[in-house]
Amino acid sequence: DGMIEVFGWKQMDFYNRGERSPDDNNNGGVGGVGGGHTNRPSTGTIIFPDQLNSFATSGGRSKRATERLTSRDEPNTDITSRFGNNNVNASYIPYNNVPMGATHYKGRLFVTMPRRRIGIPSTLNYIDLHKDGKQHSPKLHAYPDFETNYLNPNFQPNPNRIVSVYRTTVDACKRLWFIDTGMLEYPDNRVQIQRPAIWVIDLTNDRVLHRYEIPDSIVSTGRGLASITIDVFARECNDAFAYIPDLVNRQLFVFSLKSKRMWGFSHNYFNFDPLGGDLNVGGQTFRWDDGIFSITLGPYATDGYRAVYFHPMASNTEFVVDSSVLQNEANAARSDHGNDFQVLGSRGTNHQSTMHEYDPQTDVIFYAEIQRNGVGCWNTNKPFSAANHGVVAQDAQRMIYPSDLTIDDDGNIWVMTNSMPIFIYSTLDTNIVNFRVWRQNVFEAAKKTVCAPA
Ligand SMILES: O=C(O)c1cc2cc(O)c(O)cc2[nH]1
Repeated sequence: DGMIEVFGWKQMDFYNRGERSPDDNNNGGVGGVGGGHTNRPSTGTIIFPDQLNSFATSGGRSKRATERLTSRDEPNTDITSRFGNNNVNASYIPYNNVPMGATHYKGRLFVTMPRRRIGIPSTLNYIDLHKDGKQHSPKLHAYPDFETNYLNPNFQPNPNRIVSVYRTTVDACKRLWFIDTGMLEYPDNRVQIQRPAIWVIDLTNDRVLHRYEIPDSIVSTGRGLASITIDVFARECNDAFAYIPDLVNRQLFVFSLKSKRMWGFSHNYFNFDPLGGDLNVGGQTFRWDDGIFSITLGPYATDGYRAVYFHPMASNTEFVVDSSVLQNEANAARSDHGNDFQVLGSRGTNHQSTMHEYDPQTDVIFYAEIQRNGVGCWNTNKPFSAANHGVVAQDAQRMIYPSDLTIDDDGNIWVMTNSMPIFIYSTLDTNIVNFRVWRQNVFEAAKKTVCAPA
């Protein structure tokens, strides 16, 4: 029965746009100035490379705009909003706020805003569904608070602050996990403010439980750490494993909460498919080479381990490995993984997927599919094949670029569609709805599709 539109925004807005920024001058309290899209305190200027500034003044599109592009090229390096605000120190530039992730837990919908442009007041946010759930375009609250999300204009590192988050997940122990990339991914000007870090927040009291800085021996920067999946048994919360796909370096990282150790696997199956990178989304034609992107977990087997499903984004193929392989750090050092990593098969042509998730009630994996502007599915009790890949929802106007798909404890699928390719390669029309959140119960979603449980 398709997906139900829950929220829609022309542009995102916040309860705290950064007007009252925390005072970094150790004067205590909340300093800063009041009113409008004010400048940040003049304690430092934001550094931009010359070409960005020249582009801003020239106002033209970069020469590259006509050449084929990859996800690494972002011709619209227009650092200033086309709509009014040309102050690079502005804390809130509406046009630049493109939401990426959506995760629901007990009345709060966590929405991420990765810092890929200037003017983003907070990168980790939530919508209070009890208070604001009836609005069509609710404002965002910073999570866990504005201070933790504050970006110091001097780009000073601060372990108590979050720089940029792509997606979040909630585990079986009521904890929110995410990766702070520590990086401002401004076009042609990536700035690594601080080490990328794995954060764990207790959702029963909003207190930070862990912040694990990812060592340089694992990754040099936080680029490409865009999602995280947690493997934990509810009764053994400290014995949790986090699986982290790196879409840029094409590695699968494993973090053990118990041992606080991290290791990484390399495998050809993490690479993008050269025949799967030509994309046409929202009227934009481009070529991306994003590798392993999303990881989801099947049910526990009798040995206490489970299937770990994964796929690169620029690909139509699904793969699987057993969690027992990933949890053994010694395996990461192997030059040959034998047959441990397996090909499941192809979902069909133009079935490139960002995020997917397994639902334990229906045994169905649901896929966010960017070329089909919608949601697909596969019932894991059936052979993996294009014929057994179903269509849950499709809408070429309203579901452009599903950037996240998550399933909550109540068996509801949540999808964010954010029109991202239009933002990157063209210009969003701020007079129409560009961002939407969708919801559907897993049984309703699978009904009338080839994925329907027997
Ligand atoms: O979440 C995504 O879609 C995403 C994150 C990310 C980071 C990055 O450095 C890229 O080059 C692409 C990209 N896509």
